[in-house]
Amino acid sequence: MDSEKLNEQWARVRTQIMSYPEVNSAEISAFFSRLEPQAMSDSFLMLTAGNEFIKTWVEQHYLSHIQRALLDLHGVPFAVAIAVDPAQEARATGTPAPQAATPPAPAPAAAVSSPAAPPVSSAPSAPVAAPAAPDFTPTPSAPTADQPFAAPTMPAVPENPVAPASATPESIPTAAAETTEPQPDNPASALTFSNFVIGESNQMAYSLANEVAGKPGRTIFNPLFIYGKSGLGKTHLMRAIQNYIDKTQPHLRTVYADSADFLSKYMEASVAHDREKASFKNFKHYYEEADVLLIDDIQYLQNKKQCLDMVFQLFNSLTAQGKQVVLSADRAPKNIDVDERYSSRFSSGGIVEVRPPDIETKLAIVKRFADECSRNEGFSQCAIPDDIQMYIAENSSSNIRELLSAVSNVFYRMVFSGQSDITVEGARALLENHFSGSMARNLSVEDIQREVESFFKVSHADLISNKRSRSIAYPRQIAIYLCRQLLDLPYEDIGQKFNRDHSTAIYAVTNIETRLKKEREVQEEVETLQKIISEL
Ligand SMILES: Nc1ncnc2c1ncn2[C@@H]1O[C@H](COP(=O)(O)OP(=O)(O)OP(=O)(O)O)[C@@H](O)[C@H]1O
Repeated sequence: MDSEKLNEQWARVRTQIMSYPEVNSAEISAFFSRLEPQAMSDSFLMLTAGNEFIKTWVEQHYLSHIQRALLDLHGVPFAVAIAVDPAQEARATGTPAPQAATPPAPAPAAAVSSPAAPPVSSAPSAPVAAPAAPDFTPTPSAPTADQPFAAPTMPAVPENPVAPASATPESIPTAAAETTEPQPDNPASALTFSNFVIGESNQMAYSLANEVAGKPGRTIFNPLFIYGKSGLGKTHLMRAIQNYIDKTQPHLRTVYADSADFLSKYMEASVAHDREKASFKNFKHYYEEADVLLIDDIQYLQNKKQCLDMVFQLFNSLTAQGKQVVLSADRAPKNIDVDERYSSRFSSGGIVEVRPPDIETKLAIVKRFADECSRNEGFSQCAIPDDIQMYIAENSSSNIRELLSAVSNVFYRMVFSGQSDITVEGARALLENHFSGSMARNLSVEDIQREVESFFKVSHADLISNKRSRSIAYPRQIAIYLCRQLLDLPYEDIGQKFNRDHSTAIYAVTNIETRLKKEREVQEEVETLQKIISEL
């Protein structure tokens, strides 16, 4: 079959897959554009992917759809093979094919998936460290969010910053091609794609972040909205996007802002406005001049109407100019308590969830971090034994911060006590009060409701009733808040357990979050209940 015919056939397959209601068209656009058809016969289709990650991902998520589409179109079952061809990536990006830094291309020893037999090596489920590749010379990064008024030191922005002559879409290396070279004075520079461990739970987020970093402002993922619970790696991915762009496209100005920091700078500028008229203008100007604006933890700005209006203005103005915006939050846009106009605009590009990691991913992160500790601290003889690594992975909650600090605790105990032969029992004793996740393992909504009812002396019937008196509504909101914090449950499910819809559950959580910041009594009650529940 000649290549024109082959491409035509492949386009038909893609269109057919798009017609299936369960598929995600954004995923198909992102991943299938990185596949090339190589050969096709009456019952066989051979594809190549530019790298192992794309191959694995497609095998894992869409191989059966490709087979189904072929069957629907041709009426016979097809065998489908995907091989890795790094030259393809090089052609697409205009870079030389990777040499030393990427593993040599496995000769097309592709996993052939026939309809009768499942793929031989299809989709290893083990988490993978992100592929690494050519070295980049670190370049000075754009001003930091700590110094938003340092406008005079801004790097010059070319006339057409999004598609400069020197960095056409074709000439930009993919974000997968990267090494870690943290700058010592900037810990955020250590958060890169190459030290992000990819597993089932974050694969999609990694991939979209990667896509955006390679072609900022020039994908359908604008804005890119990354959401997920605390400590799952959202900031890591945002910083990875920024670091990657700073290194590969230094003429683009990237600005990262944590929402809390953004709010405090906004307030400072508002206060200073009376004295110095330019303060507000300078504040806005700093963000307006970004080619890539990344705002982290946007849920923090709910109920901060004026500041949120400012974000929205920036958002509109930047995206209208084809500049990239990346947002993150601990919940999906529809669950953020903001004007619907805002949440629907935030949802207008790519939305991707980072889910809690499975045990394999946790173990891979533990291993990577344990190795880093030994290497970076110069204690190469101090290796955390495998059984302790597994103990940590099994017992930590989904929050990766908890997992990393458990590794640090064990590591420094080994270093300072000279005990390089620490046992699992020793680690267990050391980490006795460390893991919050252990409390959530066997916990149910009913447990939380029961403890809240007994604490506030409210009956179960009242807790789940429509009654709105303060003595009942407040305990109900606390119970909903605790369910969200302690169990990985969607708002919808929590709402149902209280005879409420998901928006009431969101409102309850938001309200308690706001009160927790200001009211000591609420903090004490929540802390006491958390302690009671942790001892169940
Ligand atoms: N997949 C991963 N691979 C390696 N490290 C990770 C991964 N995910 C998270 N981490 C590390 O876990 C820590 C917490 O991650 P991060 O700050 O990105 O979480 P977050 O989702 O932004 O949390 P929050 O919502 O509380 O801000 C960081 O040190 C980060 O580098």
